[in-house]
Amino acid sequence: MPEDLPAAVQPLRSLWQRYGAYRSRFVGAVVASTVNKVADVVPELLIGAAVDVVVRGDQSLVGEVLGVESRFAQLGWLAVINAVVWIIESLSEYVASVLWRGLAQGVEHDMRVEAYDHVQHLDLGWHESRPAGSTLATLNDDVNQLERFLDVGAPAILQTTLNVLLVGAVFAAASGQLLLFAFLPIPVIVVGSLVFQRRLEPLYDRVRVAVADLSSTLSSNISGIATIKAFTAEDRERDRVAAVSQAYREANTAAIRSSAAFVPLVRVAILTGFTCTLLLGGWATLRGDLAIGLYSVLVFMTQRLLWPLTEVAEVLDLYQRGRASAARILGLLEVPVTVPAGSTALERPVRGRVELRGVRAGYADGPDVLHAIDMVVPAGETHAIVGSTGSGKSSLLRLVLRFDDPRAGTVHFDGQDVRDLDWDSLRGSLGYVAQDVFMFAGSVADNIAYGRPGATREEILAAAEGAAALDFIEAMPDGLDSWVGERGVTLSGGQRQRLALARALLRDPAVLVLDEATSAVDNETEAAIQRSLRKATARRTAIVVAHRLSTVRHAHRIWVLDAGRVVEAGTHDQLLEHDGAYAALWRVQTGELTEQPQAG
Ligand SMILES: Nc1ncnc2c1ncn2[C@@H]1O[C@H](COP(=O)(O)OP(=O)(O)OP(=O)(O)O)[C@@H](O)[C@H]1O
Repeated sequence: MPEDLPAAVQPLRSLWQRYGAYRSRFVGAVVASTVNKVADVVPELLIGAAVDVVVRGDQSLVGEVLGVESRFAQLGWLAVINAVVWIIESLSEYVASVLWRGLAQGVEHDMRVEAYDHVQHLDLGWHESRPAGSTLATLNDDVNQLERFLDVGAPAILQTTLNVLLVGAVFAAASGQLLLFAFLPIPVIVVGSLVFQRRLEPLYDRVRVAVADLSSTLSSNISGIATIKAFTAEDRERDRVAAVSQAYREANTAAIRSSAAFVPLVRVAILTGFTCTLLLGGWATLRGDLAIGLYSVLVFMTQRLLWPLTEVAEVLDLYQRGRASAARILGLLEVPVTVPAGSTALERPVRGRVELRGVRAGYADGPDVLHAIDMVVPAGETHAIVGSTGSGKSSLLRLVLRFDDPRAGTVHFDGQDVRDLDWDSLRGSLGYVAQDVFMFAGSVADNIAYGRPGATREEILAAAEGAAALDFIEAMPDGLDSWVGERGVTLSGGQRQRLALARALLRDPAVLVLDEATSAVDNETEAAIQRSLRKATARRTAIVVAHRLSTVRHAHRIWVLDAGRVVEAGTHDQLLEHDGAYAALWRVQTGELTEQPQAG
């Protein structure tokens, strides 16, 4: 089927084009393997030559070529040649394996880093639309699989091909009829391989889907271990993992069963070829049409030619998996970056004016979650965004950070459309604290300095103080050098938030973007943070999402969102006077409007 050809050929061809730097190493590896294979075949010829010496004496081929009469001397020469060939064979094998392995490791490394780098530039929406386990499976398993193919599969394909060619040449020189019989099995094996390859392809696709499923389930369960324990869901989760693992096992078993069925077929073909050489060659020798030495060479050669073909199934397996893996990695590399950086650099110093004009936004194919948003945050002012849960506050912040682009309208930063700005100008000017803050495994200092790796200890301490984090950091056993576990598990929610705030402040950004940055701290700590923040935001813009209205009552302007629309905007006093949604919310939070007395 010609239309199948490009898909079958493309991934490896693309690899060849993409990794041009490795071509000379590839050629070197092919040359070393070729030398090795030739040297590998020579001892068999030497066996024939030795038999020839013993049988024909001074008329032997060796005697004639070397001009040596004594059989003892002739055998001595053969031994010397054998030793030299052995040295060449050993050396070339060493060089070939070093080159193939180096090539495989090099491509593996480059590909993994390139794929990872591409993935981290893909927009958040892409990451949110697929399970992290599936991306991980490509970055890990597929890259490893490709390495195995380059390390083991590719040299095996080359060696089998060389084998066929070299042995074919010896047979062709000896007898056309024997060539025909010994090679008879090869087309059967090749056609069989192609048929099997077709059958295996969908089976390997199933294996892949199953393995991605398995790693997604495992990684999501390990992340959610506390929830599993809290809900005593261990047994249920074990069964779920067992089911996914079973699906993987079944997919693998189906693939292995098919590929293993290939070996008996190859064996029958080999038996036919070997029997033909043994019988027909023997009869020809008895009739005197074939030299005894040559007959013994051919019998050995048939073995050498045909037995490696039993591994064709395994090599095919590697090839098939390697090709599929290459296709997936290349597919990942081809996913377009839908939120690409612009090229305009902001004029310095950055002022920090943010403006949204007629913005409409939503996620993937879902409905709009923000409608006709017009909002101006002048440089240096603190603006708050409030509203009920799900009203679109975080979505709005995502647009300012340009995690997503709006469906309509524009977001401007210092008068420039954010789509035109380079990342350094835009995100480099923003200090962001997300709703669910993320800590990396490392020290407290590393985590605070994440956005400014070169910061001094004094600067880190100052930022920690600004986030009211100094007290608890100093109370930790190693202070700034205390270890923060993966995802910050060794810290309380409020501590994590304060470190995240310190991290944002250390960047000294023109605009602070805080998404419920103090929701997890107690009132007293919050008051301390507010005092620090008031200092920190005196000379910069701040956009603050908050549920606790007391934290934003001093904002220059408060925007009230409801179902993705701005329904009110003004200062705290103006909004209270207006007596709308904000005033109602305020009354609830300050206890002025308690429908029922609190129990207990
Ligand atoms: N990554 C996402 N993919 C799809 N839909 C999303 C995504 N994030 C948010 N939404 C949807 O967008 C709407 C607004 O969500 P958003 O997180 O902006 O609200 P919010 O006002 O910040 O809520 P909260 O106060 O609970 O944090 C919701 O309906 C939500 O389901």
